Amino acid sequence: MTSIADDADRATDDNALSSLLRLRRWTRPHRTAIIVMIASACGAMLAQALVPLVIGRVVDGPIRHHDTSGIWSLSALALLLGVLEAVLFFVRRYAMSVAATNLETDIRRDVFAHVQRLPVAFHDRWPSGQLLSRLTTDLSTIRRFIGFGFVFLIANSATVVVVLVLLVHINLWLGLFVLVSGAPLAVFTRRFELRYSRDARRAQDLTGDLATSVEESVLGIRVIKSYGRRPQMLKAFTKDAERLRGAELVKLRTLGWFWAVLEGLPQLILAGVAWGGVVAVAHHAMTLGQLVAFLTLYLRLVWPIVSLGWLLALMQEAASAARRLFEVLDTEATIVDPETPAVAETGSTLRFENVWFRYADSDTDILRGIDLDIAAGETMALVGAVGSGKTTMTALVPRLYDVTQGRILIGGVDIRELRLDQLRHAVTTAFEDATLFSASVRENLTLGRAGISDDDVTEAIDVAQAGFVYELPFGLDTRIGEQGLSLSGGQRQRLALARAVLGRPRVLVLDDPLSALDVHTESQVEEALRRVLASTTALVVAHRPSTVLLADRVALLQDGRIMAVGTHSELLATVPAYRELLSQSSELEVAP
Ligand SMILES: Nc1ncnc2c1ncn2[C@@H]1O[C@H](COP(=O)(O)OP(=O)(O)OP(=O)(O)O)[C@@H](O)[C@H]1O
Repeated sequence: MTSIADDADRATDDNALSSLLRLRRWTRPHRTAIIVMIASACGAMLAQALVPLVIGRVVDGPIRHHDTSGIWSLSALALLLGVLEAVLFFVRRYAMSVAATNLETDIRRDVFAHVQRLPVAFHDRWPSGQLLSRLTTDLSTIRRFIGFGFVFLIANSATVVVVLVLLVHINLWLGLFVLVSGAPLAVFTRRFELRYSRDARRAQDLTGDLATSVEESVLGIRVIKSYGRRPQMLKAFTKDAERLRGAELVKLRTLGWFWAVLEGLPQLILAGVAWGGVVAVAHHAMTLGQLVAFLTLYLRLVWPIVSLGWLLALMQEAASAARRLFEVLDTEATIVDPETPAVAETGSTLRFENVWFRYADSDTDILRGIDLDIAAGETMALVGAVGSGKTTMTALVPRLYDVTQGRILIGGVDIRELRLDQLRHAVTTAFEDATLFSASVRENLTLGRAGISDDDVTEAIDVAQAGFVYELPFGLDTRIGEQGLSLSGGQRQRLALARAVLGRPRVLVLDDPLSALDVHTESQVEEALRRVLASTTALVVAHRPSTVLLADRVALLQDGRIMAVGTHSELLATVPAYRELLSQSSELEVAP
């Protein structure tokens, strides 16, 4: 399987600046704090840059003329500049902590909201670790850049310009020498940026792959342990970790070369400046104080230049992180509210009308012209071979996927004409894998839905025969573990069922709701379910005759079409394919 990191070379040609500029909409509300950060950082740098000029004055004044009285005012000025720098440093840190963390939270909230809006088809394609790393490490990288890198790129660039102007002002020729000999850095920097951008992107993508690996092995720990797959998993993980290590090393090597040049070149220029300065002083072209000021000032230039290495690296990483975020944000939410929703939906019939469906990354139609009518209050069992598309059909009703062709109607209204909250209020679903969240039992049941009373909750628990929740240490307030792992499969399934029947939806879609129940509990749940199904329109995927018996009629799904519809006994008597399917179940004898 190719990972997203294998495509890392794409999308790195965009200019880093244009990727970062796309973050503007989140920086706007924090504009004042960002301006304060930049102003205080520039002010602190300027205060620092002025100190050498004061030192030059000390050399040419009090020291040269042996005038100790003159030293006080210049010392006070140097002290003032030092205090000013410290105060501005504090202001910058304060503004930064407020702006950068708020900004990170805002972006994180928006990306998360968008990920929630994206259709299930998006999540089928994207490994969860990639989303995880984008919402965590990538966002931290962006925060570090905006709160620190961006501010210092501006402050350091301003310092370089101010110091160069001052150097030229102190001595034209030495100043020009510094300027010209530093020029190759610009070309070198550009090459570094391009290369580092690609290296950073690859490392970030591999971090996402590694997160996916960790997540899968944690979620699948039971399978891994029981099949003794630990060595294989460790081997696969080590391979991923090695790939990431390799990518990080490539990144560091690029940075290392750049850094070596950034450190080395200023030292070479310094040697030239020192030599030229001594010659100039010897020929009275400049004073000793001017040379001291020039050299001290020049040394102030070294740090902004050297720091340029990691500031640009941080900028490239942030640009690449921004691109990765925008890959998610630019994905359009295709399943959305209609522009003009149907005003009110009344009936609770469910109708599939010539429904075709094909998964986005597939070239075969799973459903090929489904026609099925379920009357109000009727329960329709859906039976079909493994992989025939039963789950797919149930997923179309709450619009987890949209039909490729045809339409689905509830109460005579095309479900695409209903607002999504309207639709998902009318239709509830219990899937085969009963997903529970790390929250209390009550929260897991209501999922924050409004208008659910305690009586509704009690009734749903009763229907799903999930009375075991009252025995938990804190009853309905007991927090159940991640994915409900602290509960048994049957308990999880009963809770998922209770969640689906809560609030008496008009249409209930159940995907093999009794698959993880023991025979005794199953008959209890069936009994209770029968009561709910009596007043609800339901589509129930069934693998066993006992589930089929809950339904008024049965639809047989074969080759992507509904091949037969009728009561269980009718189909049993007249459709050999149906008899064959159910005969694979040992429970056939319970059927009439
Ligand atoms: N997200 C997906 N992307 C691509 N193909 C998929 C996806 N989900 C399911 N399929 C394919 O669609 C077909 C129908 O799958 P589906 O899960 O709907 O069958 P099913 O009848 O519910 O099977 P089962 O009885 O095993 O639950 C299968 O061939 C499956 O491989």
